[in-house]
Amino acid sequence: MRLIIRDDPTAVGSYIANYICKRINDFGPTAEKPFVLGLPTGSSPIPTYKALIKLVKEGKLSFKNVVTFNMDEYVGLPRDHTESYHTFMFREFFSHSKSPFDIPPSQVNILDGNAEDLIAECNAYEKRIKGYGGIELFLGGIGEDGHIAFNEPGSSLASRTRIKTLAYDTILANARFFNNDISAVPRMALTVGVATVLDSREVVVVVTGQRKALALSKAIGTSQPDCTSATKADQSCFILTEEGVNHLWTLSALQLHPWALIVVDEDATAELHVKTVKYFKSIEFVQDQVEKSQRDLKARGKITEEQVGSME
Ligand SMILES: N[C@@H]1[C@@H](O)[C@H](O)[C@@H](COP(=O)(O)O)O[C@@H]1O
Repeated sequence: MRLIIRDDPTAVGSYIANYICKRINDFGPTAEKPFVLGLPTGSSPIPTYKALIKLVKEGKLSFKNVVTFNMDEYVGLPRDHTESYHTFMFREFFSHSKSPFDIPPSQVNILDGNAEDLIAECNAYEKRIKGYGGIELFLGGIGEDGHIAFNEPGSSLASRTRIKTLAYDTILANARFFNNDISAVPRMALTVGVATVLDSREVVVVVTGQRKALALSKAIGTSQPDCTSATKADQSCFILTEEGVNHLWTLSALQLHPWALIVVDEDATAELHVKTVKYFKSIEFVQDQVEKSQRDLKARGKITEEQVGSME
């Protein structure tokens, strides 16, 4: 798992948008082989959506051959309600990427929280994802209790798309979108499962703000004192320890994924030890050096484009 730290939510959004843009363009999607992208709602991904819209408008990115699957949707909230995730996605994203880079609505998949048979709706969603050959990149957000999509604490790490009762903390947290009227927040949602997310070839998660700091530390872990060893006596006396994978912090399941990236702002790192933050920053520093040297080698004709990819 990699952790990328940026100064603020805008810089996080810009990093993720450029990352997704590169992935889609490198993939070279066609009508026959579209890029399948998982998407979240919430306030955290809004800067990413803004940055993606900008890239589309600048002609650097097209969603013409991208198929999207959203993470979740409330149960029983009318589709055209201002706070339904359908409305959110079109308001914050899909309606902005106008023609000629428009995403055809037939390529947008969002769970129907008003379906007559909710279980059948969830099963069909999983089937549709499989029908496209799986999700290439799942962009996710998290709740303050560390839930990914609506996989509340205690969710099975083997869970798939299903109906989920919301935790009271989530209802409280989301009341801000319903004029702070707790009674107006739906009690249930349809959500992709933890295993649905883990099945994706790549997972990128956005975590911003101090209120997510504890959840981030539970998923990533912190550095711990370890002065027991004599050989370490003159060193910093700290080792990096990840907290284990734990269904009470479902984001931590990303530790099981071979290609996971969490992009956070400085505020979200508040519960991490300085050493942990420095460690992840040093990894990014080394990675930047590797990429720079690859670009130099390529510019000097020493390696080919394919070799650059294979060295990533
Ligand atoms: N089900 C959604 C999650 O998918 C989202 O990640 C979370 C975070 O919202 P925000 O980014 O507004 O904190 O909100 C809801 O709980």
